[in-house]
Amino acid sequence: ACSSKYVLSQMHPMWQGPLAVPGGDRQSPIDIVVRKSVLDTQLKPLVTDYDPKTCQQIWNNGYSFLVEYDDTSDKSTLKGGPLQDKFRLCQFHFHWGENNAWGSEHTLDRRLFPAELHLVHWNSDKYSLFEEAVMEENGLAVLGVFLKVGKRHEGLQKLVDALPAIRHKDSVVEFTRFDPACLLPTNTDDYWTYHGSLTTPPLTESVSWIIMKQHIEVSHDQLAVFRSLLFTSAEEEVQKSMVNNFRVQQPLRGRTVRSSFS
Ligand SMILES: NS(=O)(=O)c1ccc(C(=O)NCc2ccc(F)cc2)cc1
Ligand SMILES: [Zn+2]
Repeated sequence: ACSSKYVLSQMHPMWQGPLAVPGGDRQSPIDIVVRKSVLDTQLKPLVTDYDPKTCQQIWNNGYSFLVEYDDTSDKSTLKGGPLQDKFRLCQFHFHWGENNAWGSEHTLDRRLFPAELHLVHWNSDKYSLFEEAVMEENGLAVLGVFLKVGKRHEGLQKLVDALPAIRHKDSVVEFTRFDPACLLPTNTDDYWTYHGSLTTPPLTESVSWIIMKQHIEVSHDQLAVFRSLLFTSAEEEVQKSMVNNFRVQQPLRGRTVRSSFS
């Protein structure tokens, strides 16, 4: 899948560094100023077509935990919305805080959410590998969904139950038949979209971001299990809780955020 070669050597938990990015004028995440977003009537509804049989494994990469999908064929795809091409799902992961006050990467009018889901896809109409697409302007599409604390999310529980097995960095377990569509809000027609970057190194500016207006709810206890994960591997003497794995917000640099709704 797309991120098994996830290189984290240059990254540590509190990585928020001023890592210079060549011509970094479309970095992510950003604050979405709702009243400054521009309605684009050309934006289509999103079309997701995910096959749970392509789910392969769940692992702790030392920054978040990733659920990885077999992206060797167009079995789990995203199209429509702002996208001209078909994009293949390769993984999804989350960002969260040490408490429920913060944790998301994007914000809505500066409003922070306790966590944010990212479903990562790459343009399989134009490229043949994630690693290729990640270097290209139109290479990636990431669906962002805000999480709020409330009722227990039944679909998420299967994933939460697998986390204790991957507490430490670089631990992997088999994880199959998980339909990521269960993590999407009921309304996927209302979203904001803008051109940005990966929010972790190499920060490449190859992402069409699609941020859902409607959040999903997870329980306090489910989020607490996210926080029981560790940044550190089993060998390290000092264990560090995997929390606050989000990047600080980046300047808009004149970009326009479009909305699919008014
Ligand atoms: N938070 S986010 O959704 O913006 C995000 C999504 C994917 C990746 C990733 O795959 N990195 C590893 C990577 C990057 C480039 C490569 F060429 C190979 C692996 C990083 C951040
Ligand atoms: Zn992410």
